[in-house]
Amino acid sequence: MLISLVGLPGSGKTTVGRQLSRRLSVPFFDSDHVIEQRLGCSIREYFDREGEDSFRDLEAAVIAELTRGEACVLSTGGGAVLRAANRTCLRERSHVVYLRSSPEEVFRRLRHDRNRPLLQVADPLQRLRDLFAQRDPLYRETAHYVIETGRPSVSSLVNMIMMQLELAGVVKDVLTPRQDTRKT
Ligand SMILES: Nc1ncnc2c1ncn2[C@@H]1O[C@H](COP(=O)(O)OP(=O)(O)OP(=O)(O)O)[C@@H](O)[C@H]1O
Ligand SMILES: O=C(O)C1=C[C@@H](O)[C@@H](O)[C@H](O)C1
Ligand SMILES: [Mg+2]
Repeated sequence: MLISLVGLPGSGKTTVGRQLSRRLSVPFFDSDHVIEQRLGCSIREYFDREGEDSFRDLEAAVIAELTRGEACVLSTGGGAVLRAANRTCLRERSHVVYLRSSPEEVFRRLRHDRNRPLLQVADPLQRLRDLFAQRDPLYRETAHYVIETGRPSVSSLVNMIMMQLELAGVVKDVLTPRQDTRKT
């Protein structure tokens, strides 16, 4: 069982993905982190030095590799869906969850962040609105499930994803023994 998470930068893919992997007892991978480990530098530095195209090549190779492997939760970079090959690969080889956040919500979370290269611009909120307009259709096209991230906490989002996966028959017995009083 391979679960991947897609969504805007700051939608919670890494945070939610890590907790989800614990709930499912499977390894967690974040394509951004795998790329940074291989490069030995931050994505931001690499972007500045080599440009976005070169980064996207690396990202596509890492996604192809990770989706060929064992069961895991895979959090993807916010721009992974830009390439058709990544969209196909993710959709065919994994159960894809779109963490759908509004640009305003992401802006509130990330306004002090300096590590997301695409947001280091004069008007990051406008940039997020542009990214959303361009990418929301691509995230939807890639995803099997759409989870709105508006109000819920990270653990509520994990519960919502687990319920969706159970409804779809991907996982069984989502309720923990303590919660599932029917069995006691
Ligand atoms: N549901 C949530 N409620 C409150 N804060 C959240 C929620 N989800 C994520 N966050 C916070 O928002 C910030 C961004 O989250 P995270 O790094 O997981 O996003 P991401 O989707 O992995 O971003 P990127 O695509 O840039 O890697 C973190 O500080 C995280 O703690
Ligand atoms: O939204 C994007 O295009 C990106 C998001 C990050 O996760 C990184 O993958 C990188 O900074 C590019
Ligand atoms: Mg992340």
